[in-house]
Amino acid sequence: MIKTVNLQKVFTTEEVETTALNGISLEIQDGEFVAIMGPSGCGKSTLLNILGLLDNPSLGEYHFYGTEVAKMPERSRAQLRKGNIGFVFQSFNLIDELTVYENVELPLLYLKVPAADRKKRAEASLERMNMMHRRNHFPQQLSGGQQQRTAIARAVVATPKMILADEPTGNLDSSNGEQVMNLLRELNNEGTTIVMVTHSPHDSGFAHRVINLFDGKVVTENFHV
Ligand SMILES: Nc1ncnc2c1ncn2[C@@H]1O[C@H](COP(=O)(O)OP(=O)(O)OP(=O)(O)O)[C@@H](O)[C@H]1O
Repeated sequence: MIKTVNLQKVFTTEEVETTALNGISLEIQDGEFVAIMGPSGCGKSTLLNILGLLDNPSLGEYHFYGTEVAKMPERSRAQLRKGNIGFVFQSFNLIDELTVYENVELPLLYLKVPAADRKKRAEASLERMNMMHRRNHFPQQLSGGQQQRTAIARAVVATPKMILADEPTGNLDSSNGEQVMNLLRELNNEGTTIVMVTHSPHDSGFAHRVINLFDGKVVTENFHV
């Protein structure tokens, strides 16, 4: 389970101070599929970055599977991210210089998984995302849908507890978008917790719960039954 208490995030630049998160308290249970929605600038990506241990809050608590991480230094957060969290982004964020296979293998290299095991797991993940036939291609040689399927293969290769997705269908046509959403649903059915930022009411329909943000605050939470 992850839990935040009164999370705040203030960005300070030379001219302005922006309160991106203004007291967010929420709990996400293991195995939940949660969508985060709200207008542009309301703090969705900022919240996802903090939940994903990519950034620290300015104030408040964040309990990540029993560990208080709000003030944890980057080095320790990176350690905790590895193997626990998989990321899927709107712009795919694959490494252009690496092949499809190498992109997917990367999290296992960071985890120091032995070579034979790496190969087995990376291939299984690619197989599952129907990307084995493109394993030696580079990201720029792939369609958007194929890039996102590769990114999902990379996100799940280390069997993380949680997948964080920031507008995962934002750059895809509707048929590729549907495929990505079905893959996320399938992973969730197998027990992976999913937290997804989206503008799409269609995509949020895949979630069990929708958290609506406005001006850095939770305004409503709707449960789908
Ligand atoms: N690194 C930063 N430095 C300064 N201000 C920032 C930074 N990151 C975000 N902000 C500000 O914090 C607020 C929330 O931004 P955030 O990206 O979380 O919104 P969002 O809801 O994800 O928006 P969108 O739907 O447009 O992606 C915005 O006003 C933004 O300008």
